[in-house]
Amino acid sequence: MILCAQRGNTKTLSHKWEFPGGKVEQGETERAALKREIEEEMECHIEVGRQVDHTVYEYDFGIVHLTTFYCILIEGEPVLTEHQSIKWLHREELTTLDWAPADIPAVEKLANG
Ligand SMILES: Nc1nc2c([nH]c(=O)n2[C@H]2C[C@H](O)[C@@H](COP(=O)(O)OP(=O)(O)OP(=O)(O)O)O2)c(=O)[nH]1
Repeated sequence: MILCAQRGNTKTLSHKWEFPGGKVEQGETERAALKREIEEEMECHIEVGRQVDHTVYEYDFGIVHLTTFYCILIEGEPVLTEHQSIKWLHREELTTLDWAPADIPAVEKLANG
């Protein structure tokens, strides 16, 4: 199943759903950034696997370069800290959520297997 997270109402893209993650810091690989963000934000440990997709989306607040990876939960359980809610969904259920626009291509790839 796939972990989906809903953004809070104090943020840009309020109430939109996204894949947990965050911004890559200087000198960091994308995979290391994802592992770090999940440890910080969800208080659990993951193994980052193969890339699902890469998209570039221009929002009114800026351009987001979004890379999405398959991950496996290896220790702990995701905890709700920064998000409004989190949900585990089967890939076929992903399209029922209101996703951030940058995520739509990745969601469609996952939904279509
Ligand atoms: N983590 C994550 N961010 C996403 C996704 N789709 C998408 O458009 N974004 C956007 C939201 C943010 O503008 C940016 C990620 O930055 P972030 O994780 O630090 O989010 P944030 O809102 O806390 O950052 P900020 O407002 O402080 O800039 O990418 C997604 O699936 N996952």
